[in-house]
Amino acid sequence: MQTPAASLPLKDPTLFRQANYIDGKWVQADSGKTLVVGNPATGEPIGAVPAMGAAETRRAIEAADRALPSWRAMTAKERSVILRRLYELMLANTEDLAVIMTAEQGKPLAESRGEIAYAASFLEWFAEEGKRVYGDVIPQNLKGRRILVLKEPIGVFASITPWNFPAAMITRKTGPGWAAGCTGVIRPASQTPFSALAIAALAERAGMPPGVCNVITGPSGETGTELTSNPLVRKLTFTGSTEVGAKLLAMCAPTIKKTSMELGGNAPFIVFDDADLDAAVQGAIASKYRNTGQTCVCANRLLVQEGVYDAFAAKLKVAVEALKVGNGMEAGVTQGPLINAEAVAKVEAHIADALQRGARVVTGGRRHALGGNFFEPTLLADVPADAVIFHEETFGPVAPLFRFATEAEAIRLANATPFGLASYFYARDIGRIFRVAEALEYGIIGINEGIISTEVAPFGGMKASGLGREGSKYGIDEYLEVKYLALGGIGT
Ligand SMILES: NC(=O)C1=CN([C@@H]2O[C@H](COP(=O)(O)OP(=O)(O)OC[C@H]3O[C@@H](n4cnc5c(N)ncnc54)[C@H](OP(=O)(O)O)[C@@H]3O)[C@@H](O)[C@H]2O)C=CC1
Ligand SMILES: O=C(O)CCCC(=O)O
Repeated sequence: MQTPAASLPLKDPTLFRQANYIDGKWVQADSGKTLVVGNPATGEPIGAVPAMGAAETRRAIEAADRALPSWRAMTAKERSVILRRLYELMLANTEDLAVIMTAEQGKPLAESRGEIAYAASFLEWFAEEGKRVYGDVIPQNLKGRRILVLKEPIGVFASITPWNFPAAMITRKTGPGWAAGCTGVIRPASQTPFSALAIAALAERAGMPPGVCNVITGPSGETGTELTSNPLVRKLTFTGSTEVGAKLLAMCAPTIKKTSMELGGNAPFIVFDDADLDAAVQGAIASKYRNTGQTCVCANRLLVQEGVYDAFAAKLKVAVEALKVGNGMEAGVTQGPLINAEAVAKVEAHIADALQRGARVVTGGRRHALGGNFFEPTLLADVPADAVIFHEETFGPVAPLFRFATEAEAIRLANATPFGLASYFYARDIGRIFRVAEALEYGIIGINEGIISTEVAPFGGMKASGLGREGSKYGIDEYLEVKYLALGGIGT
């Protein structure tokens, strides 16, 4: 396929790569086969990427393994300089990276720009954290002995990421990995490979040595099997569905890889009687409709106390109706398309099920007049707790309201799910804030806050939402091994 970069308004068309990056070289699949990538807003193809198989994946892993000794031998400060350069290059190229992201993912340009800044922030953060990988000296347990603890890079990591955050999920994994002294193979989602390839092009410019950053694309079966079974890979880091995460965990078991799993959620968003309702509406819009509802931390169930239920529903209706649906490239659009037809069908099925069980549509509820993958921002009221939408992540622009009477009931409903990623509640009573925060079985709790994502705080879930934490001072531990030295013969 011809490079259609001319159809994307890029200042630097060389950021749009229809090739993979292995061992410092831009390459095609051995078979010459490619995967076409479409624009979810228009259905038009925007380009094609190599359909790599097991052999090329193995080559990428071996390149990472060869690059490992010299990368890990660099000082943290030397690695930090390169990460910092990549951070600056991402910011300097924000506009082009945002256009590429909106073309392949569909989110509004303003959100894409925000994601590029968010993605770059992980490189900046871990460029610094890499310098603070401290060891320990433990008081001796025997005379004449000393006990030291070293932290060392785990080795080659493999990263498998989803389509909903095509840049930030890459850097949230590679930032700490590279900073810790690891080298890696990045395998982005098939729907959104171009953002990852653009980051690789910038990593090359930033002076990343060959083999430290490798990006491969291709069918998940072949690439995934090699990444999870190759013994040279010591760490798998994944973001995506719980179903695939569980599969990958099992596939990593025979070679005992360390894993980080950032999986599905089913976030409750609780509004108590004492909440600031305007703030709660603002938070609900930010949390629920970010990326057209396609994030694992999006509010999935809005639990509203009976005293404020009608007032909250009325205010939220006004805010939902102010959202503007359209092609993310157009100014003023706040809601892009869903990623594909299956996503639209899932949203429709969740709404139909809720209505059939007695819920009512407050606003929206149908495919958008624009057609394709566009859906109306939707608000449902009086949804019963036996509805499918209560139990499954919708991953779409539907806010279902559930009514509750007491704090205990809210906590029980909120925790009645196998998932435990993000949760939110709005309240002002300080005693309630502590009681509820302590009772919620979630890795992330937004209290009077609808947006919780930041590079400085630990992101991750409990229960079926995954293993490990990303970002923050904790994120780098996922790429480190702890080594204990028992040093005898000291004398005293
Ligand atoms: N926690 C989160 O952030 C996310 C949660 N989800 C949830 O999952 C649902 C489905 O979304 P979907 O994109 O299909 O998520 P998946 O979990 O299927 O995909 C995530 C990543 O895993 C890859 N993958 C899929 N199957 C395998 C496999 N067998 N071996 C190796 N890699 C694999 C995908 O590749 P490929 O692109 O080639 O399929 C993609 O790169 C959503 O509706 C949502 O509920 C989805 C995305 C993110
Ligand atoms: O939805 C996801 O895949 C997680 C990323 C969301 C975020 O970092 O806010």
